[in-house]
Amino acid sequence: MKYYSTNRQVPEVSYEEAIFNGLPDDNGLYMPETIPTLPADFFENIGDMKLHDIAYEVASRFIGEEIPEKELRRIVEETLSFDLPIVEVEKGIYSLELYHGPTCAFKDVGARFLARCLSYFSAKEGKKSTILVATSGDTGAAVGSGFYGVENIEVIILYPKGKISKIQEQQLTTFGKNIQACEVRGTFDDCQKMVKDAFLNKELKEKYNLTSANSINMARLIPQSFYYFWTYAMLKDMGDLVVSVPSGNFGNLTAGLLGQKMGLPIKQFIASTNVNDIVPSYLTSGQFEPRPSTSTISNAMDVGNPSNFYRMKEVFGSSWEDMKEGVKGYAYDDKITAETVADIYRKTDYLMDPHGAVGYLGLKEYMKDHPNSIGVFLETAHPAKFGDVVEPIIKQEVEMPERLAEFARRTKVSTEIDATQEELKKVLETL
Ligand SMILES: Cc1ncc(COP(=O)(O)O)c(C=O)c1O
Ligand SMILES: N[C@@H](CCOP(=O)(O)O)C(=O)O
Repeated sequence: MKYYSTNRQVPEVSYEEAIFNGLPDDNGLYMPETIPTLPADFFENIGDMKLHDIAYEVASRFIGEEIPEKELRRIVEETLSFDLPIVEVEKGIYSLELYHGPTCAFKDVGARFLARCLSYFSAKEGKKSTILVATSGDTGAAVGSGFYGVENIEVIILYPKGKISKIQEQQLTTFGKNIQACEVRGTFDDCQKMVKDAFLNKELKEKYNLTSANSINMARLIPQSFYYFWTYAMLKDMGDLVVSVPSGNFGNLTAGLLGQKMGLPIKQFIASTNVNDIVPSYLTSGQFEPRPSTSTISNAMDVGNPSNFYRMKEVFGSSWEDMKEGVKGYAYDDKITAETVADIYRKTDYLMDPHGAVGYLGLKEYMKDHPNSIGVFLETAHPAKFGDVVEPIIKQEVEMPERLAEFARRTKVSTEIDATQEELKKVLETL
């Protein structure tokens, strides 16, 4: 499979080149030259298939011969070494819990797959790389965990100072070894811009062999589609599936749309956001207007310039009319998000994190007019990651999984920097 840039100013590249480049030199985003489709009998039999086999079938269509079957099966199995439970919260409303991995957020799936693909190619060719990653809270930890101790790879995590939860900060800043954290005086969008600017600086890119572990990297996106197939496999006999994705940078939703293009029968996707509603506004107005982000209690979705928007545009052939049919968008403020966490916990005993609650709200809104659908919202992080927000809402302590508590006991190490290329260069020089 070849990958092209959405800006179409650079030649197509292989999967290996796409994942090492991260970002094409023309500042576009890589997309597969064609979105592969899966045959009808795959969907007929999917209910009897194992998660690893489903994931392998999907991944192999994007990667082709570049990773041999045996290796790709190993990568998929190691990536998905934890459960993806689907829990009925109310009649016909399901939560797809994506937080059972090592860092308690859905990012574990993408980060573990990317780490293993890069390691496969690095080991073959002895390549050294530096991973630059911008995070609004969860990606950083998942990438740190995925690459911890991996030979030939250095990781630099950029996160916005004072804008992530306490336990998220503990996770990012306490790995040590080949994982370094930088606390940036700015927003997530500033961090993302620093990463993108570094990629566009040829000298820096070549000197440090920079690559990206954000969802701008195709190897993050492909595995994020696995769990949409899994959801269909589990619920396919129940009715028309609608899926609500709590969104910020829109990598997760784009992965779902890729799955749908491959033939996955999901009837409707819903983009649910906090007040950083750049995409829901676009769906209403046809104008894409990035703006500085606002801090919210669903902090990992505080994104003012969602990078995967341009991939979504490609999926819909740049047609606003088609995108607003294919994706319904809703946005919610912190007040209703907090009330929903409390209300659903009181009524059903199910505790959502603030991101999942935004997803739940979008799903319920859509289902008012489509009551016979089967609704799924993505529960993208464990509520204990946002204990500082969730505990006052439910007036109760949230039990912390041991793998999170372990991070809480460690000592934070980070370098505080301004949101400039000069500061980032100084950090790179220490490698
Ligand atoms: C918990 C959580 N939910 C939702 C999102 C939004 O996902 P995406 O950026 O893929 O839209 C993020 C961050 O990416 C997150 O960490
Ligand atoms: N919400 C993310 C932001 C980065 O997203 P990515 O999926 O584009 O890497 C985070 O938690 O860091």
